[in-house]
Amino acid sequence: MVGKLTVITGPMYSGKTTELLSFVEIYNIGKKKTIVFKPSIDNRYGEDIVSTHTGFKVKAHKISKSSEILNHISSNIDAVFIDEVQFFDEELLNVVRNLIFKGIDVYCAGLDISYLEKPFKTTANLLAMADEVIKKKAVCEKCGEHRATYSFKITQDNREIDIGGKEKYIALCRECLKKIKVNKTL
Ligand SMILES: Nc1ncnc2c1ncn2[C@@H]1O[C@H](COP(=O)(O)OP(=O)(O)O)[C@@H](O)[C@H]1O
Ligand SMILES: Cc1cn([C@H]2C[C@H](O)[C@@H](COP(=O)(O)O)O2)c(=O)[nH]c1=O
Ligand SMILES: [Zn+2]
Repeated sequence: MVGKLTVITGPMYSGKTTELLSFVEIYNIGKKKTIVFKPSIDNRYGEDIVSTHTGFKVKAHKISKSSEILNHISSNIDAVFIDEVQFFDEELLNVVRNLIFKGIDVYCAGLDISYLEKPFKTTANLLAMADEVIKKKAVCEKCGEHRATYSFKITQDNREIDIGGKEKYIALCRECLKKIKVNKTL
């Protein structure tokens, strides 16, 4: 038996973590054994917790290197859930391949592109290997349409990796991003 890989991607606030945790619930209702991982760099909601922007939380293992995931996998695990995959090293692809060949279903959630509109390599690699891709959209915080595919940085900090939420990023659609870039003002 082999497992399958599902990747949930899109901009910030598009519901990636909500969708990931809804899959955790589905497996748990079916009395399947699940395990959740997050990167240690993301300390927004506490050490060992994955949380949605609405505050729904589940316990998670905090990982600083992709290969550490394998140390937590026992023979009875049915499904593995990994949030914020954009922050993991590229070895995650091999780790995930190893898991699905063992018969474990894997669900990954993460940003497709940074605020610089550059693809995150680890997410891009996982998308290439996925059996199923769920591409989410957020509500554009400029025009109010449910078509935002960009995370736009509203601070002057130009680091590509910069943990945060609404105080740093808003979701925008392409139309509104274009207007902002042309007019050079929010
Ligand atoms: N611009 C937005 N568009 C859609 N949802 C938003 C927006 N801003 C805040 N939210 C809230 O964020 C929730 C999604 O949070 P979450 O699943 O953590 O998203 P993600 O993991 O993609 O950042 C939505 O259910 C909604 O309550
Ligand atoms: C766009 C963008 C985001 N980040 C950070 C900001 C947050 O800590 C996470 C994304 O969280 P979410 O669950 O998808 O809302 O990533 C970043 O470091 N760099 C970026 O370009
Ligand atoms: Zn818009």
